[in-house]
Amino acid sequence: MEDTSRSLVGPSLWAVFALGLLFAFCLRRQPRYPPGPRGLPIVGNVFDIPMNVGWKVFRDVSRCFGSDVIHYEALGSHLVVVNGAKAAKELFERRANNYSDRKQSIMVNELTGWHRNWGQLEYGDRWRQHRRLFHQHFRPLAVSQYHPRQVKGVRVLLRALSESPEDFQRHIRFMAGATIMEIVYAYDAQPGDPRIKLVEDAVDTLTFVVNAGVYLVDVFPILKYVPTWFPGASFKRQAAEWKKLVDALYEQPYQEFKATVKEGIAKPCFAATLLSSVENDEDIENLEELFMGLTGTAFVAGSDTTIASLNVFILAVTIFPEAQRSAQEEIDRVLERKRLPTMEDTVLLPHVTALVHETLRWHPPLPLAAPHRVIEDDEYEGYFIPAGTTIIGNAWAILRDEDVFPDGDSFKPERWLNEAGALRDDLPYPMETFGFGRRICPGRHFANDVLWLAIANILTVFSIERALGEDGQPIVPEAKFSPRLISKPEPFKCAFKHRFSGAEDMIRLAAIVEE
Ligand code: HEM
Repeated sequence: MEDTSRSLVGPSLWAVFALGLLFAFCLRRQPRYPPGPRGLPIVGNVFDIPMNVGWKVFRDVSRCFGSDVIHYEALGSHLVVVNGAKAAKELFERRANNYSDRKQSIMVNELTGWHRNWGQLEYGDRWRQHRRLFHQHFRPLAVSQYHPRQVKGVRVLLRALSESPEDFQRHIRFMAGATIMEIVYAYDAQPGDPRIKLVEDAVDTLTFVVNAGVYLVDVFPILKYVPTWFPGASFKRQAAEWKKLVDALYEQPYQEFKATVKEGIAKPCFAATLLSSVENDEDIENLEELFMGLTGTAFVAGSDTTIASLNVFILAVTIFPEAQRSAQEEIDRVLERKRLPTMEDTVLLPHVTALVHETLRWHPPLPLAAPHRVIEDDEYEGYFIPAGTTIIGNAWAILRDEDVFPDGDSFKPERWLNEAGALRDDLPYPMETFGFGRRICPGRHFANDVLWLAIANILTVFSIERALGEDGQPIVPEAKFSPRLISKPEPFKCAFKHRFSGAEDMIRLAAIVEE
């Protein structure tokens, strides 16, 4: 009898205890986080955090709660999304010491070998050392040394567009890759170059691994010790495959360049300047990791983003063809159809600059920039932001703020110009496209120049028009973009038409001069 009652009381006591725990969990005093969706018990907002087109979802949630700063919590991890310029300035710039770190991922950095991507480094001395050296070679005064190579890339692009315009996406990809490879390693790449293919394949692994979301090994780090043959360890086998590519990306072009130094035939480039700053071979060995990180990361960070931006420009003017007209009139007035533009013409061609600004605003290639990590507990406008929070600046939402950019969904380069046709000085450059605070893209001056040159040169000789469908009617492409990290236009069709009778000759001659 006694025994039975004990066995009955036992489970019910446990039930009361469990209920009490759940009750206490629900009633626990939550710090006052920024507003956000309510979430479920225990798992929190796991199902609320968007996997696709996050920039739009976050903007809508932020409007719904009437707050530029919104908060999510999933399985104990915090995410804060900043959707307004004022809050972004306050947190990422004024409190930069606390908002410039990056979260470390075992899958990305350790297992797949992306630790050499210095853009992923923790905020600290190693990151500072990389950033300082990189900045020396890509700051505004330094990038002018790259203009001749950028011009060459663009002139070769014009010829390719003239010969096979339907392949414009492939030509842009080659131009962006070849330009960076020549600046960094003095490569003179040709279309189909296996060295470019190698680095592109490696860069794809980063896009894949980041897009895949959270790997279990990042939640339970102990899993990194699981042997590759173990059932369920496919992530380790995949990571090992990818690592071979990633290692090759960083090591192969760098070692090939170093060999040219030994032979005494090295040409000037970023790698050459880095190596020449070191006194002897022993120092070079010690600095090898640093140099490989700096050179390889230039390609990783700079190619896909530039490719995406140029495709955004072409898509935008195909949808809004009128947007190119005033820039073309200006180009014709200044250059009289006698020559192609160079960087020296920027002051004379503000309509082209307005097109570059509008391209960067209309669809940033990284609409959510890159996530930062908060180092210490903080408070913003009475809301608690805990240490370790992942914090995202929603560049896309900031650049569609209707108060600053009315009718933001439309592509309107004229919004950047005043009545006299000069650039407005009350509308700042769309900096958010390049990220935030101390982590802001150090390649932005280089990227801006290549975009300017490409857009100015293309519009001098081509009109970008809508392709005709089988029924002979113009096809209006949709403004559709890939939904994750690097967001590029989905494949679309357009037509490149020579603008005047001498355009083809001008293109051919310019390409010959550059070769
Ligand atoms: C249109 C072209 C480009 C866009 C839109 C772009 C955008 C960005 C963004 C959003 C970030 C993250 C900033 C943050 O964390 O807040 C970034 C970082 C970075 N970008 Fe770019 N980028 C472009 C071109 C380039 C080029 C051409 C290079 C190199 C030559 C480059 C090198 C880097 C590096 C090294 C970082 C990491 C910086 C750090 O963590 O301190 N980018 N970029």
